[in-house]
Amino acid sequence: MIEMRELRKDFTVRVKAGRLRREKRVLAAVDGVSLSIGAGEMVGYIGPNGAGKSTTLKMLTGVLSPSGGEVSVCGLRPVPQRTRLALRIGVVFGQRSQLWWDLPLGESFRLLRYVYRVPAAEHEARLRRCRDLLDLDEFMDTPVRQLSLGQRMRGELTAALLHGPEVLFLDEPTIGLDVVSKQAVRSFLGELGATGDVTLVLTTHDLADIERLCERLVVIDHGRVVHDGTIDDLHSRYGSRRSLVADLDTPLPPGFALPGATTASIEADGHRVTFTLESTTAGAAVAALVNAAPVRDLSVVEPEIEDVVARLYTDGRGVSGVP
Ligand SMILES: Nc1ncnc2c1ncn2[C@@H]1O[C@H](COP(=O)(O)OP(=O)(O)OP(=O)(O)O)[C@@H](O)[C@H]1O
Repeated sequence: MIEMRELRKDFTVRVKAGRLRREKRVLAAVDGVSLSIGAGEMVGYIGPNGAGKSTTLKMLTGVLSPSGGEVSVCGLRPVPQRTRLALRIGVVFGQRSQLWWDLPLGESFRLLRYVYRVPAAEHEARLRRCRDLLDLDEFMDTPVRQLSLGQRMRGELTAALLHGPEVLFLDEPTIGLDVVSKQAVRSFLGELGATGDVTLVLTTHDLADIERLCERLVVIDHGRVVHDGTIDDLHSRYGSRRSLVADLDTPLPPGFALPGATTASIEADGHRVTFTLESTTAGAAVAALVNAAPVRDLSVVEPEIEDVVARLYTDGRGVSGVP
């Protein structure tokens, strides 16, 4: 569905070179990205600020011409075949709107039906589904400029889907939204993805979006892919460990060691101890601890994707084994 081979985008930028002088320099915003995304996949495309995510999305949607390499979406070349591509993809860029600012939301949807020449029955069925799933009914008559960010984003998602695209590109779909709107957008996208009818590619800084929605995670940094795999792959590649947190009636004796685990922290005057499970299972660690100490409460904590990704951003450049 989406193919990128050694895709590049260079920008010529002017940088300061001395007090008054500025010189031109070439910045590789996307520096040889090769990816293949199949129909129905849900892919999270993440990376630190300036990594090249939006630039990639702009090349995939025909907004920017690549400086090198190859790209195809739905079998089309995005820039030369942009008009044909527009009928097959949907795009939601968090910062930009495809709605008519002065028109009521419902009017924008009606206009889009004519722009994309969607048969009335298809339009009506898709709109009905979006209205129900995204709770649009109460603001269909509100001018777009008066919508809150969360309401507008739900409108943007609907607008991107009314022509029945095969691929949906989302750039920061939950940025700035409150918790309730975030949940609404995520569960809507989750349902959409579960149908398998739409391929989803989304960039986000909110890793909960990724955990909730994406089976596949592509991480880029400095324009290059540094990880491509599942979230589980990411944890195992970076040695993420589960933790065992124990609340104790009395502190552990000095020098206490739990086989296969290390002691990560001791708090509350020794009444709370956190172990990192290195080479043991949670079951074995719990059994050993309950045998050895007066345990009041226990919990096993899964590794946080935030921690792994932060490590990847700060020191993981190019070490993931991605060829
Ligand atoms: N039109 C442009 N002219 C010059 N440089 C640009 C242009 N667009 C992007 N860049 C640079 O290319 C690099 C990648 O930018 P891009 O917007 O793709 O990053 P991003 O991963 O989307 O970042 P963010 O998470 O901050 O949105 C950055 O260094 C940016 O400054």
